[in-house]
Amino acid sequence: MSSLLAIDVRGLSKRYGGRAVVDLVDLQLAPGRICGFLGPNGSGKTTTIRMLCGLLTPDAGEGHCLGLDFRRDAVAIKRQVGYMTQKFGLYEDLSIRENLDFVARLFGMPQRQAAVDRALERLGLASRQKQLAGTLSGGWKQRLALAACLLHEPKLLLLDEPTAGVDPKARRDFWDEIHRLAQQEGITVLVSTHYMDEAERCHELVYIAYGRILARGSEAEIIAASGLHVRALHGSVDALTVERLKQAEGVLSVAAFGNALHIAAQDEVLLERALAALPGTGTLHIEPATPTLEDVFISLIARAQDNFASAGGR
Ligand SMILES: Nc1ncnc2c1ncn2[C@@H]1O[C@H](COP(=O)(O)OP(=O)(O)OP(=O)(O)O)[C@@H](O)[C@H]1O
Repeated sequence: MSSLLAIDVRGLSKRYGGRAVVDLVDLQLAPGRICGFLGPNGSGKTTTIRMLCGLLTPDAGEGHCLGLDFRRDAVAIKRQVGYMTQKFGLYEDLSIRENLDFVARLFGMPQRQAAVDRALERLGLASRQKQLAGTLSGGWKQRLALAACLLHEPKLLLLDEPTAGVDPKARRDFWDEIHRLAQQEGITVLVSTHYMDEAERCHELVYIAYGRILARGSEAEIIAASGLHVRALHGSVDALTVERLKQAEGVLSVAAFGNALHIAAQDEVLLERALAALPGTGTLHIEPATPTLEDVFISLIARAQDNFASAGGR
């Protein structure tokens, strides 16, 4: 039976050289939603995305993408998916319009000119259509890459680190565009990113490490479910003390946030014990802090590393 969800897959798995790089991943995403896909380098995000859009054959898994069986109907799914990689290929010596026209030709699109016009209009590129792609800034190149992804009017966008290396203003504009596409056109978006400010702009998040999903939900849900206790420490702390704190029993992460250090732990008693053992506590100001997404993700990966090491890898 097909699903009302845009993405509804279970047990997605892929192994390379005997190593599970995507391990029994379940993903569900409703139409028109924006889901941030986060995780450390090499955690399996790209592999998952490539399996979803039919570019890579999974070893296991079943389910639906856009109501189609994601294994059996991979070709039909590809026609309705826009996939944008971090290293999008543009022809630098072709203009914006020529680049889009080239992509439209490549896909044998009917009414090519109208499709290119619409893509130019949709992403505010019409006034620059004659400009050579090679002369565009990173932000405009990325906008052009997104326009190319949208040429065939996809219902689902799979964006793999689309804003890597792009300045904050251009990233913000890009995200405004993503929200417009989701809100006004009902396009569903799965987007991988390493930026926490981008994670905060998603409707929901999935956090993956070692090929396994460790957390999912809205930002607030993930923070609440983490059960993490965080203290903000203000004052002068030397590098050796920071190192000792990191090694203290129960402490999952120690990270600088502006002028404060955030120390996170699952067990509040162990956290207090580690802080009480600090030298010169009289000169330090320590107060409870609300965990940030970054606190939660760093702590999740610390715990996953311990589990992975004790299981001897996979
Ligand atoms: N074709 C391949 N052959 C062997 N190993 C691979 C192949 N493709 C990916 N891997 C490995 O699978 C793991 C997951 O890679 P993947 O690119 O999916 O991670 P990622 O989460 O997208 O990482 P990043 O954030 O760095 O882009 C990595 O250890 C990678 O080296």
